[in-house]
Amino acid sequence: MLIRKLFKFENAHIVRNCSSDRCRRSIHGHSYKVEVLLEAHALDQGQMVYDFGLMKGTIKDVIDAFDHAICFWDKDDPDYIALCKTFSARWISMPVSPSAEQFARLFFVVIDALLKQTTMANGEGDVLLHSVIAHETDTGYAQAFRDDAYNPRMGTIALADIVFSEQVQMEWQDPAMYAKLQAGELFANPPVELQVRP
Ligand SMILES: Nc1nc2c(c(=O)[nH]1)N=C([C@H](O)[C@H](O)COP(=O)(O)OP(=O)(O)OP(=O)(O)O)CN2
Repeated sequence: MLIRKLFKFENAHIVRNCSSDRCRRSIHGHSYKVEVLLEAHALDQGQMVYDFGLMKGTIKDVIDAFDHAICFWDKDDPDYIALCKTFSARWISMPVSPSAEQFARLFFVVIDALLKQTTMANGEGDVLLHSVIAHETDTGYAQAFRDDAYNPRMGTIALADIVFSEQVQMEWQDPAMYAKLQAGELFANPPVELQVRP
């Protein structure tokens, strides 16, 4: 079974080398919608694949990091990168260009790591990230599956190569969240007290 949670953020970028002229050499923004799809073949004690509320912790924080932020490819012109950092408190440096395709892949890699490092507390079974859909506009989206996220032919995305500005990190529920993720620390879901025994 699949479940889906929708997130939204507003973001500015340039996508270098693409065919659309407006896109490749002018800073522009999009109202992104990101769909996170989880898959499981058993249900938790609440008879859910994974409580939607649990997705409003670290997963939401990582996606919300991109809200009101500028993203740039770390291979872009150093002058442009320096200006982004100087004039925007909220920025994210990415190891890949910020196309819809790469947003979907990048979110897959980060959310996959978050889920793997989350200690389940309500009998969740085999919850796995199925795919991530990044809608750039109302009419265009990219969907990344596991094979895409870790496909080196599409560019390697390592956690350590995604850099969030200090302001972005400060606004997280836990400002040390990304450092903990990279260090392999576990994130504990809150314990659940059963009211009804099956
Ligand atoms: N495969 C992709 N194609 C394009 C991407 C992308 O990320 N992946 N990105 C862009 C631009 O960022 C552009 O702003 C969005 O393109 P487009 O859909 O053409 O935008 P419109 O606002 O013109 O959309 P309409 O709904 O068709 O009016 C370009 N391509």
